[in-house]
Amino acid sequence: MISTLQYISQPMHLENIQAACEAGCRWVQLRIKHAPERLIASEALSAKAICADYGATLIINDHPHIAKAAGADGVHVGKNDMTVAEARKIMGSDAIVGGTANTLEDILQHVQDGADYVGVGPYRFTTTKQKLSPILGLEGIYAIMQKLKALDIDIPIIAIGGILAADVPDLMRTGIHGIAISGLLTHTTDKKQLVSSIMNDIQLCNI
Ligand SMILES: Cc1ncc(COP(=O)(O)OP(=O)(O)O)c(N)n1
Ligand SMILES: Cc1ncsc1CCOP(=O)(O)O
Ligand SMILES: [Mg+2]
Repeated sequence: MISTLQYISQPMHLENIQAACEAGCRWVQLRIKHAPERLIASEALSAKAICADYGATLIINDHPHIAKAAGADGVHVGKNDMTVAEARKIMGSDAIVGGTANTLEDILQHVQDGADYVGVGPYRFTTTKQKLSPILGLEGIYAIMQKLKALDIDIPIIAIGGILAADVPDLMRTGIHGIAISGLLTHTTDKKQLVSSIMNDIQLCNI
C-alpha cells in the first residue's frame, strides 16, 4: 500500500526522519543530493533502523543499489536517473519503485515500466529542488488526473513540490492518491499537529 503522506528528507537527514516518524509519518524518502555514495549508503542503513522502529516504509532517492543493500522498501527515480524498468531489475519484484513525472506521457512510460506510484510535480515553485520542471499548479495536476481517468489508468499519483497544508483539500479533490512534502515538515515546529491535520484532510477527501 502506498502511503498518502510521504516525507522527503533534508539535512540533518536522520534527525529529520526520526522527527517525521515521531510525528506520525509512516513513509519516508531518504533524499541526499551531492554526497559520496558511501555516505548515502551509511545514512540509508541508519534510516532503515529508524523506520523499522516505527514501522515506516523507507524509500531511497536515486540509488537502487544502495536501497537494495540497505534493505530499504524501495527506490524513487526521476528523469535524470535510471528508468523505472532498470530500477525494478535491480530491486526485484517485491520492492516499491516510484518514478517522477511532469507530463501525462511521463506517467504512461512509468506505468509501462512497472512503477508502483508516480510523483507528479512540481505543484508550485520550491527551493528544495534545483532545475525544476515546469510548474503544474492545481490546473495542471487536475488536467493530468482527468486524462488518466479517461484512459482508465489507475496508478497512485503523489503530488509534490512546494505543497503547504492549506493546499491539501483542493489537491486531493483532483483525484490524486496523496502528497509528498519536504520543506513544510522539516521546518515546522509542531510536526505532530501538522501531520495529523494533513492526514485528517486527506481522509476527509477520501470519504
Ligand atoms: C515522490 C517523489 N516525486 C518526485 C521526486 C523527484 O525525483 P527526481 O525528479 O529524480 O528529483 P530528485 O528528487 O532526485 O532531485 C521525488 N524525489 N519523490
Ligand atoms: C524532490 C522534488 N521534486 C519535485 S519538487 C521536489 C521538492 C519537494 O520539496 P518541498 O515540499 O520542500 O517543495
Ligand atoms: Mg532523482
